[in-house]
Order: sequence, then C-alpha cells, then structure tokens
Amino acid sequence: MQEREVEVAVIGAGTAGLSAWQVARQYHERVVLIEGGEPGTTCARVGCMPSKLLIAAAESAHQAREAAGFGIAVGRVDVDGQEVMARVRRQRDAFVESVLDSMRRIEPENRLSGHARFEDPHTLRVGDDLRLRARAIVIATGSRPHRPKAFAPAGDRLVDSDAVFEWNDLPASLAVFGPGIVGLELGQALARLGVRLRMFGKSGSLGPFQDPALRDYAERTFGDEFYLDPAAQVETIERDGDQVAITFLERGSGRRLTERFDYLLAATGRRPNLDQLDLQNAGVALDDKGVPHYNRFTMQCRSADDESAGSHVFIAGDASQELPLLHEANQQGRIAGHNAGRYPERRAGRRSTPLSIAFTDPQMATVGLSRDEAASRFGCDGVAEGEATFEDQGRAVVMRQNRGLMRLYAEHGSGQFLGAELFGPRVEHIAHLLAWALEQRLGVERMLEMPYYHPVLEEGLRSALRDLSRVLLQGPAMTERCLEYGPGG
Ligand SMILES: Cc1cc2nc3c(=O)[nH]c(=O)nc-3n(C[C@H](O)[C@H](O)[C@H](O)COP(=O)(O)OP(=O)(O)OC[C@H]3O[C@@H](n4cnc5c(N)ncnc54)[C@H](O)[C@@H]3O)c2cc1C
Ligand SMILES: NC(=O)c1ccc[n+]([C@@H]2O[C@H](COP(=O)([O-])OP(=O)(O)OC[C@H]3O[C@@H](n4cnc5c(N)ncnc54)[C@H](O)[C@@H]3O)[C@@H](O)[C@H]2O)c1
Repeated sequence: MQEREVEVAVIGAGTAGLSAWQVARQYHERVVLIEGGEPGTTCARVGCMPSKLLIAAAESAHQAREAAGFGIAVGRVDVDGQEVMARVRRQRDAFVESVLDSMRRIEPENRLSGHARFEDPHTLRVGDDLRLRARAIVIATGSRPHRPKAFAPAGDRLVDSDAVFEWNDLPASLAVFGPGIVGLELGQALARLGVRLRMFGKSGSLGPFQDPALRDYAERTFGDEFYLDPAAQVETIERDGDQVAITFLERGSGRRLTERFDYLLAATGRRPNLDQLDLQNAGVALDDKGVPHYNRFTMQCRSADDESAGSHVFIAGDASQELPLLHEANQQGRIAGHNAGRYPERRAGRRSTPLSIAFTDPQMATVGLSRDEAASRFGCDGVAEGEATFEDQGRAVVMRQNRGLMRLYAEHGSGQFLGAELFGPRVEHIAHLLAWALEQRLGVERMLEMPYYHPVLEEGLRSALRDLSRVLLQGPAMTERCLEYGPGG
C-alpha cells in the first residue's frame, strides 16, 4: 500500500471539485484532486451542455414548423435523428475536451485517479493501493440519477438522462417519468423532434414552480403540446418484447390504457454520491439521509463529536443537495476550497441570490424567495403579489410567443422586492435582471425607475412591477398601456 500526505484532498473532479482545487492550490503545493469516475464533469458530459444541444435542435425544428404562422412556407420538416444525436455528441465531446484540457494543467502528482472513501477522519483510501492523509478534505462528489425500484421491470429499456446523450438515433416513442426540470427539458425537446411521448408525474408538482398560478399555467401550456399528467395513476410497468408496456388511467377520461414505448426515461430526481464514501468514518455529523450537516457560508461540515464545532471536512456542489445547479457548484466549491486551504482559519463566503432557469419553451425561472418562503418570513399579510401575462405583451405578440405569466413578490410597507416566478419567452434574461435587483436590494419603485426600451419583453416585467406597486399602495394601476408607454408596452 502506497502512503502519501497532503495539505488538502478534494474528492470529485466536477465543477465544484475543480473550483475548490483551484483556490485551495493558492494556499499550498500539495493539494490533490481525486476522480473516481469519468473525468470531464457532469455539466459537460451529461448535464447542462448536452441537454442544451438537444434543446437547440428541437427549437430549430419547432421554428421551422412555426414559420407558416408568419406566412413563410418551409415545406415538410424532416428530423434526421442520427444527425441530431451526432451533433449533440460531437459538440458535447468538444465541451468535455475543453474541461480535460484545463485538468491537464494540474500537476500530475496532484491528479489522482480512483474511488475515494474515508478510513478515518483524516485518512482516505483511494482505489486499492493508496492511503492518503490530508489536513483538510473537500467532498465534491456530485449526484447521480435516481431510478425507483418500480421501474425495474423495464429492464434495459429503462434509461436515465445520462443514457439519452449516448443514443445514436432518436427512438420512436418514450414514456417520461418525472415532470421536473430534467423531464420537461428533455421531454419537450424529444417531442419536438418527433418522438411520441407521454409524461407521467407523481405528486402533482411541475418543474421548479411553487406558485399554483404558475404551475397551472405551465401545465396547460405543456399539456397542449404533449400528454402530461403530473399526478398520474400508473398501474403497471412491464417488459413486452423490445418495448415497455405501461398501463395507466388516462388523464381526463379515466380510461384504462396500455401503451407500448421504446424506452422509459426515469427523470425522477438525483441522489448525492455520498453513500459509497464511508462517511461514518469521517467524523462529521450526518442527517437522517446521510448528508453531512454543514454551514452554508463556510461549507464546513459539523463535527460528529461536538455538533457546535466545525470539522476539517468541507462539502460543495450537488453532493450538498442544497441547490443542484452549476453556478452554485462553482460558488460552493470556491468557498470550500478557500476554507480548506486556510483551515483551521475560516471565512464566510458570499452566497448569491437563488436563481434557477429551465430551458423549456416557454422558459421557467425562479428568483429569490418563493411565495411560501416570503409568507413564512413576513407573514401572509406582509407580502404583496403582482403579476402580468405575456399574452398581450407587444414584443411577445410580434414574435408569436405570447404565452406565459410572471408573478412577483414584495414586502408591504418597505416595498422591498423579494422574489419571483416566471414562465414566458426567454425569461432567462428577465430572471437575471431580477436576481441583480435582489442583489442590490432594490425596492419596487426604484425598479420602475429603471430604463425600459421599446419594444422589448422587459416591458412585460414593467407591467408586473406596476401591478405590484398598485398592490403595495405605492402607485396607480396601469390602465392605459398605449397612452403611457406606446403600443404593447
Ligand atoms: C440533464 C441535466 C441538465 C442540467 N442542466 C443544467 C443547466 O442548464 N444549468 C445548471 O445550472 N445546472 C444544470 N444541471 C445541474 C448541473 O449539471 C450540476 O449541478 C453540476 O454539474 C454539479 O457539479 P458537481 O461538481 O457538484 O458534480 P459533478 O460534476 O457530478 O462532479 C462530481 C465528480 O465526483 C466524482 N466522484 C463521485 N464519488 C467519488 C468518489 N468517492 N471518489 C472519487 N470521485 C468521486 C464523480 O465521478 C464526478 O466526476 C443539469 C443536470 C442534468 C443532469
Ligand atoms: N436548467 C437547469 O438548470 C437544470 C436542468 C436539469 C437539471 N437541473 C438540476 O438537476 C436537478 C434534478 O432534476 P430532476 O428533474 O431530475 O429532479 P426534480 O427533483 O426537479 O424532479 C423530479 C420529478 O420527478 C417526480 N417524481 C418522483 N418520483 C416519481 C415517480 N415514481 N413517478 C413519476 N414522477 C416522479 C417528482 O415529483 C418531480 O416532479 C434539478 O433540481 C436541477 O437543480 C437543472
């Protein structure tokens, strides 16, 4: 058995691990990055990037079909599944290669390959033949798709999002279980690429939305495009030759149907990669799901012996299960890396405003506090709600994308903007404006004083802010949009 000693060991070379390694290396020479699986990061290999590549192809097919609405004839739209998937994989491989290029710049002695697990609080076993002692350790092991046991009868026709990006061709049909962000992004894209698709949920939830008005609006909108039942009654899942037979009660009619699909896509959430780390040996306090208790400003895990004391173990990214998003993994990784590098000294890192965007069409986004979080913090009477639809919004009408709703929350009295849920065309941009407004602690009146060009989608945001201002009793309702702001403003 080889033995080594280092200052910091980072477990997992994903986005969180890479950023933790980079900052910890500023403090010490001996900072190792350990990767036990395929290098290249979840984001580039099987996450953000390949999913957006698939969505881009679907958008192209959709726009070609929609062109007739502008008086433009494009003829029949044929989707070449093999070409679509070949481009997804080609571009995906280029993104992975750029990550691998960065990793090659890490000194070879600081790059380790092998599965890591704890032997004691300061000792990691890496693979079969290395024992590593580290002064501080960062857990950045990411997450993996969850496959419920009930789907097992589908056998090798059961796939998760990782497998989709390895397809050489598009299937003819697909049953998607889980209308979360992964299910909606991939499901809508595949439906637009011509895959016959049904989407089944369990709890009634839809994507990232908490506000019932947004959830219902989105459910109607997606339901117009493909079969969607967020609270489905599925009776059996069986293998039938090369297909999966699913028996369910059809939404609306209640009829019992048995349908066959080429694949069952499990998009039913992700689980942190903590279960094979032997965390019971790490000396950290764990919750009932086996996730370490940690401080979200230092990313320091609490000690198992004394819950009020911090340990030398830090956590970052999807492994923490806090907000499984790329920019969060990066930020948490930096904080964990700094504090592991400085250990035992610690500093609180800056956590930014919660921001989440689903790249569906219309897009879904959440910013800041949800409606329920705002109510629990300020009381139901303390929170004002304003809204605007995109249905008559000028620029959205021009683009034939006039579907969607925005709901904004603010504190009564102070007029402080608190959060929003958005469903509409390209709301990724409005979501950023709102997150930046929250970072600057702007009030609704100040946000209304900002410049709004014409005709842009952001004028829809102004309508929602005007409505919020009315509810806050700070300003009048907008009654004459055209006189006040111009057509569709
Ligand atoms: C389909 C899909 C689409 C997504 N789209 C977006 C998006 O558009 N925008 C966005 O913000 N987020 C998106 N995400 C989420 C985003 O990809 C993740 O939040 C992010 O990649 C997590 O990074 P990480 O560093 O925590 O984990 P990872 O990148 O998964 O890195 C963890 C690494 O640890 C390694 N590892 C695990 N256990 C061990 C061990 N014991 N020893 C050694 N190594 C180990 C793993 O092999 C892995 O390489 C998407 C996710 C999916 C699945
Ligand atoms: N654009 C983005 O930023 C982006 C894209 C993809 C993923 N992600 C990240 O990845 C995380 C995981 O996404 P996800 O969609 O896998 O998980 P999720 O938790 O968002 O959604 C899972 C869905 O599956 C449903 N479900 C659970 N068990 C089920 C069952 N047995 N049958 C049917 N439905 C069932 C849940 O009710 C929920 O609607 C997200 O929370 C997000 O942070 C982000």
